[in-house]
Amino acid sequence: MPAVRMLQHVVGQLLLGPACGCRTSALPARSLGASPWQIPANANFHSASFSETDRPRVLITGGLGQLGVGLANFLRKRFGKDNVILSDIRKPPDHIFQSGPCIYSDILDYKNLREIVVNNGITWLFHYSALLSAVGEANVSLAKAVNITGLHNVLDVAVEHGLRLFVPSTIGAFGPTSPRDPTPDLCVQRPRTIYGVSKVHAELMGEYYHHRYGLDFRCLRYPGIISADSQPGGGTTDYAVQIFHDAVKNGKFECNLKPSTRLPMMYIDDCLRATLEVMEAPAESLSMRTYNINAMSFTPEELAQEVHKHIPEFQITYNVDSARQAIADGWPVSLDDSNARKDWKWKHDFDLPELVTTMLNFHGSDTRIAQAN
Ligand SMILES: NC(=O)C1=CN([C@@H]2O[C@H](COP(=O)(O)OP(=O)(O)OC[C@H]3O[C@@H](n4cnc5c(N)ncnc54)[C@H](O)[C@@H]3O)[C@@H](O)[C@H]2O)C=CC1
Ligand SMILES: CC(=O)[C@H](N)C(=O)O
Repeated sequence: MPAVRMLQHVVGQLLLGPACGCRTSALPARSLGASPWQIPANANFHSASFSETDRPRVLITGGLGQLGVGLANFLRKRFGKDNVILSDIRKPPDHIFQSGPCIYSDILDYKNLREIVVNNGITWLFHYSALLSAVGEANVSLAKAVNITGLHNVLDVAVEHGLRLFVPSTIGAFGPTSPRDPTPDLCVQRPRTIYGVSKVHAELMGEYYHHRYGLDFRCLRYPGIISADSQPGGGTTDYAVQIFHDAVKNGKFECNLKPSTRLPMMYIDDCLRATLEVMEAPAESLSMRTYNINAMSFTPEELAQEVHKHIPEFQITYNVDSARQAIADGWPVSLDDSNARKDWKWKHDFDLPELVTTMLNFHGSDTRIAQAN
């Protein structure tokens, strides 16, 4: 037996003990080969290793996309500015660079990722790097690399260093053969995009690492997220963000989905709060590791009608993108999130009217409801 494999075998055997019960705490081969000295004695359940009063040291991957900067701001209010590190392969604009720690990290570079975790004493990792549904279909090989190989790196680093790991999944993890209205947590998942396939893979790998190695993996299936101060990164639900920019700037919007396409959506404040709530939930309250979360569902037509109440001259036209429409047609209409509501008391705050008022206020529109309403 070659020396490295023999070492892995010996360390693996040492870690397999009767106290482990049905869990096996031997770590993945890469972890053992890389740093056997860092394997905690209580590798069964890593999250138990820091007390409730400790502030986590947080790393966000892919943090310069639509959601990451908002997440960093939110977590910094809770845990302190210097305890939350944003990372991405992109160069941050000045105001983000000035607002707190922000570093380069390519999730495809395993050693770089490990170095960041070690050097900064990271305890929680939010893994946001991904190629979304529409851009993923346009570049399948890059989506495979970032969404699958990158995830493997993150999982291995997380288990090796006992991190609590959050990976967002999506409504895109379901497909045309899933029940669509509402879509339960556990049902057929046969998505037809590389994005969806990679997210089902992430859900299953995270849950597997949880059961096999005790990784404290937590995952939410996000609806389409609507944010005011950040641009979406190439998804099918992007229209529901762009409509506000165009309504305020030009008074009109050309939508790339059909008027009747109903999809689950959520305002970013609800999304970020749900993310922190599930990360802070006591492990014993979680009956599962991947939860649906739901807020509202609407069609482009209904969204336009709501915008119209604030901007009476607003006009919407349709120029359907067949690739995006095909993706949307296979996605849920709404998610059944009763498990999240029961286990960790999830509750959304924003429905369609509050969403539209908030978005238009942010964009500086005069949001007086039209007299005619
Ligand atoms: N925005 C939404 O509506 C939804 C988002 N999600 C999930 O939430 C997460 C964040 O989403 P967004 O911020 O919208 O995505 P985004 O597409 O706006 O940002 C993704 C970021 O990943 C970075 N990235 C790409 N390759 C990388 C690499 N090799 N190493 C490190 N970073 C890399 C990109 O530079 C980008 O800043 C994703 O995992 C996405 O699947 C899930 C459902 C809905
Ligand atoms: C719902 C998502 O995951 C994302 N916004 C996309 O449309 O790809």
